[in-house]
Amino acid sequence: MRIIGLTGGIASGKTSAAHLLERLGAAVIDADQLAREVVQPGEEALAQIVASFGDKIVNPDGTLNRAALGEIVFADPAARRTLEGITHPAIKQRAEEKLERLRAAGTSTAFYVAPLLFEAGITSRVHEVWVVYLDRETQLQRLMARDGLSREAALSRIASQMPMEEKKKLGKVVIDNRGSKEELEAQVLKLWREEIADREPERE
Ligand SMILES: CC(C)(COP(=O)(O)OP(=O)(O)OC[C@H]1O[C@@H](n2cnc3c(N)ncnc32)[C@H](O)[C@@H]1O)[C@@H](O)C(=O)NCCC(=O)NCCS
Ligand SMILES: Nc1ncnc2c1ncn2[C@@H]1O[C@H](COP(=O)(O)OP(=O)(O)OP(=O)(O)O)[C@@H](O)[C@H]1O
Repeated sequence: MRIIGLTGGIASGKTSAAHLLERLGAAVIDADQLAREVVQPGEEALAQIVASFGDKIVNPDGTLNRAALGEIVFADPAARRTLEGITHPAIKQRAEEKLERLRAAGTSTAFYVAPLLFEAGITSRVHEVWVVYLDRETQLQRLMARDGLSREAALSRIASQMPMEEKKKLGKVVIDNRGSKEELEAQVLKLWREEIADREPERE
């Protein structure tokens, strides 16, 4: 099974591109979604996070207070490494379970959508990397609009990741998401035809 890593910076448009690919019939595994699953109440990772960061990052209903934890980890690399040390192994395990199920189902191509594909050193798990790229200003605007973050909070999240200009150089394919959603859709459709559909092995 061919696994394509789909990455980019925060709010670059990975999820938007992944939804378009899913509509075209692609199998997609989203690391951010797995990251939410592994910190659900009752999960070992949540207990470890509470043990590391204290009750201030738990809501009264026992769920993770994502905003409180985000505030800590995006301002403090050491805290972020502690969190990733807890979440990344759990995310990796779930991703592998899902990939195994897709293999068993005879899937020929799967996308693994991960914001930290390069930062977490997991490019070895995929066969090729596609990068969703946009300029810093557009990235800031979209992130602030989507998450209701202040400019400084948005900048601290962006600063916690590898610069977009670097990621852009590392992608086999670069999806330029500086334009409209329609332009993104046209690029994804073209890539689907050229890189996936026309190369799909004949199903025996
Ligand atoms: C810090 C947390 C609680 C903030 O939650 P919040 O709901 O505000 O953001 P959300 O989870 O939707 O992530 C939004 C974006 O933040 C960025 N981001 C998330 N975690 C990290 C990280 N460790 N380092 C850099 N950027 C990150 C990604 O671009 C992600 O798409 C959450 O992001 C988290 O648990 N992160 C640790 C798990 C992780 O590393 N996820 C990335 C999977 S590859
Ligand atoms: N071409 C576009 N034009 C305008 N808005 C866009 C475009 N592409 C994505 N968006 C919007 O920008 C925001 C970020 O997009 P999206 O959530 O897909 O990014 P992401 O890379 O998945 O983010 P994250 O790293 O946080 O998971 C969303 O609100 C989305 O609707």
